[in-house]
Amino acid sequence: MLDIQNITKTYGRFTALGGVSLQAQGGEVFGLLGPNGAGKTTLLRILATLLSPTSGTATVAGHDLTRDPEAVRRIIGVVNGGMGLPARLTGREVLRSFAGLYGLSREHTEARIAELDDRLELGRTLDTPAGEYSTGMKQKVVIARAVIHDPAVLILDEAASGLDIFARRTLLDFVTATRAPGRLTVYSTHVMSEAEEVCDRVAILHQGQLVRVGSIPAILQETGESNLERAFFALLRGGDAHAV
Ligand SMILES: Nc1ncnc2c1ncn2[C@@H]1O[C@H](COP(=O)(O)OP(=O)(O)OP(=O)(O)O)[C@@H](O)[C@H]1O
Repeated sequence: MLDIQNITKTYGRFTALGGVSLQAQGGEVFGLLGPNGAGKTTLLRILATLLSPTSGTATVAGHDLTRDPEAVRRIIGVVNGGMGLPARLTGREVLRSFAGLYGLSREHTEARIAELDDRLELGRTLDTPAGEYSTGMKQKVVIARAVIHDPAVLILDEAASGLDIFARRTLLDFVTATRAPGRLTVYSTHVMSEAEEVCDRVAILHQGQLVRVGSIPAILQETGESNLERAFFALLRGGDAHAV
């Protein structure tokens, strides 16, 4: 479903990604973990076709990122920090307009909005203008917008950031509930407990290098630690930043 081969990204003389290769399968929630500046957003922006890699290749559901970005865009949904909503549109209007861009029929659109209302508890966001939203309301509509076309690959970059415990719970439950064969969610976070709850496998990124890729139980077993945060520090202390 996702095959990343030796992706690098440099900004001038600074290397944000120093040759990252990894694979993820349909049916997985795949975590991308790392501290601030690790390169998570850079990698996800490349996967979302918003940024070109300096070198390397990647395919998403068999579509090459650089050769066929349009095909990639059709099958992905993306949530990242920089996404705004038009202040005067209600959630329902935002979702209808995105559904239109993806060519969904009116009937399909309304059914999908009802389903997402149920799953994400959109509630009054649907009929309130986005300019009046709280952070949590905004993020719910941003997530609903990203999945309105039922994408095969969902890219969530720090999607829980800034959410209160209720909205965060809704998001984590949504990620878990939408796990399905043929679907991949890439979930980036620096909050290890979130990853522990929703991710099947994780990649740990540090200073643009992959430190580890594996299932959480495998990483805990390898490091002998009781939770992912401790395992993360153990791996970094071991100077393993070039191990993968
Ligand atoms: N346009 C840019 N020009 C120069 N350097 C950049 C640019 N974008 C990102 N970087 C640098 O690349 C590195 C990786 O940034 P990135 O945003 O991918 O990290 P991150 O893992 O997502 O961190 P965070 O959790 O803080 O969002 C950082 O050191 C950042 O300063």
